[in-house]
Amino acid sequence: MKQFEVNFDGLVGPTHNYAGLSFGNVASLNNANAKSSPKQAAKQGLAKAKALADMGMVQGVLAPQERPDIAALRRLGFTGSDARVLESAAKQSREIFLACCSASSMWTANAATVSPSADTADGRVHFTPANLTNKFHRSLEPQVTGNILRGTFANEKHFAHHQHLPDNEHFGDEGAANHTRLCSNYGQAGIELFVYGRHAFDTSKPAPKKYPARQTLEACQAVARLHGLDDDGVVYMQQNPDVIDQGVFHNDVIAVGNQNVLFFHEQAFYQKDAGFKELQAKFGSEPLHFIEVPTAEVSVQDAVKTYLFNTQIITLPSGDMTIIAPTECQENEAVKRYLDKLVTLGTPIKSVNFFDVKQSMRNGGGPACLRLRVAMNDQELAAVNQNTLINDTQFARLNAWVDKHYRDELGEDDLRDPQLLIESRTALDELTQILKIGSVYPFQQG
Ligand SMILES: N=C(N)NCCC[C@H](NC(=O)CCC(=O)O)C(=O)O
Repeated sequence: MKQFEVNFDGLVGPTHNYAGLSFGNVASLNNANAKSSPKQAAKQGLAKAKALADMGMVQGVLAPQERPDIAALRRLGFTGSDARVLESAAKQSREIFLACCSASSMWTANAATVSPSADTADGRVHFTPANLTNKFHRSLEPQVTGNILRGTFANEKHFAHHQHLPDNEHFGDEGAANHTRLCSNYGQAGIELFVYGRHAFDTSKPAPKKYPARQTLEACQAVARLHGLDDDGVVYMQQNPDVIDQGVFHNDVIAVGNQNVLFFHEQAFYQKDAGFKELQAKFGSEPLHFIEVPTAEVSVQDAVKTYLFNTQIITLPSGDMTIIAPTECQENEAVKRYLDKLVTLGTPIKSVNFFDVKQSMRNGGGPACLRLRVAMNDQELAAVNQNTLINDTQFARLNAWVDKHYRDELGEDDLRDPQLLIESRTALDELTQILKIGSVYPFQQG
């Protein structure tokens, strides 16, 4: 049986904008109110996805969410026609209005936590959508995320879909952004590393002081239970609270893993020695490559600015690993110097490829934020909705779809335009037909 790691990239939605919604995410706050380009953003994302497909990787896409979220605005008491709901929300509560317009579902690393069949008790691939409770604009996502995942992985024999965890800060869950799987081969049982920012119930434990820790240990444990993971295949580590306070709002901003490699910053983890010892012991006799980047070579600040660790490490068909990095890494002297050195160190990582995903980076989303990893065997891959996989035809169709429906530029005033709502719904309705994922959006459900 063949084994794959498939990357499902989030298609950027037609309302992609910069609203400064994510306290603790430096880029989001710094770019608040800048003009965005939804068309460029969607095309940058598609170009990255296509480039990976061209490298021989299996690559998919996940549909974006319906925004502006009129249903959420109605839940909050805005009434009348859709246009009236938009207008009164924009006038009466700018913050609520902007949150309900965010295209944040593009960062599919936060869509869900995924456990491959080799790790789970019932031998199915398990998905739990992230509840994203820490940010109001992101907490609107899990229900529709679940619909999209069911439309993409629509086969009960191979795929198990759970409801997101209770919508409460005690179970704050940010999905795969705080989860990495280490394994010898994608098809063999691996070690699932869950990284949390704080303990929900035990306040005597360390926690950040300035910025929020979005993920709790209790959420990680609940996901591991739901997925039927064996204790011997799970390790929990805490993110260093000090780096959360320096803008590392998800663990994938400071660490990334692939197969037998864990690439991380010296300051990424709290009590790292004990954690790494447990990881190696559970991994078995084959040595793991712990690639630690010292602060002396790359500061936490530079890591946050360039997203050196929000890179994708992928295994090419040749067996070599390559890093998919944002161009910001090329433009920073210390980070570029480190990457030049990294490929000579004799680790499995042999090359680096740079991509321009600046539209996403300005909201704090690098290459790794834009993708959800799903390790599958060939039977499971055959059970995936094939229309969601990228090949030349689907790439051309999606690019043409973006050209047809997306605006070149978007500012805050455009978001209140009822025409944008009509354009977005028209685009998404057509997308559900291109991807054949069914009526996943509230506006399609009447
Ligand atoms: N690291 C990973 N995996 N994902 C990045 C998510 C970025 C996202 N930014 C935003 O939601 C900003 C939206 C705005 O400000 O308009 C967030 O903070 O949740």
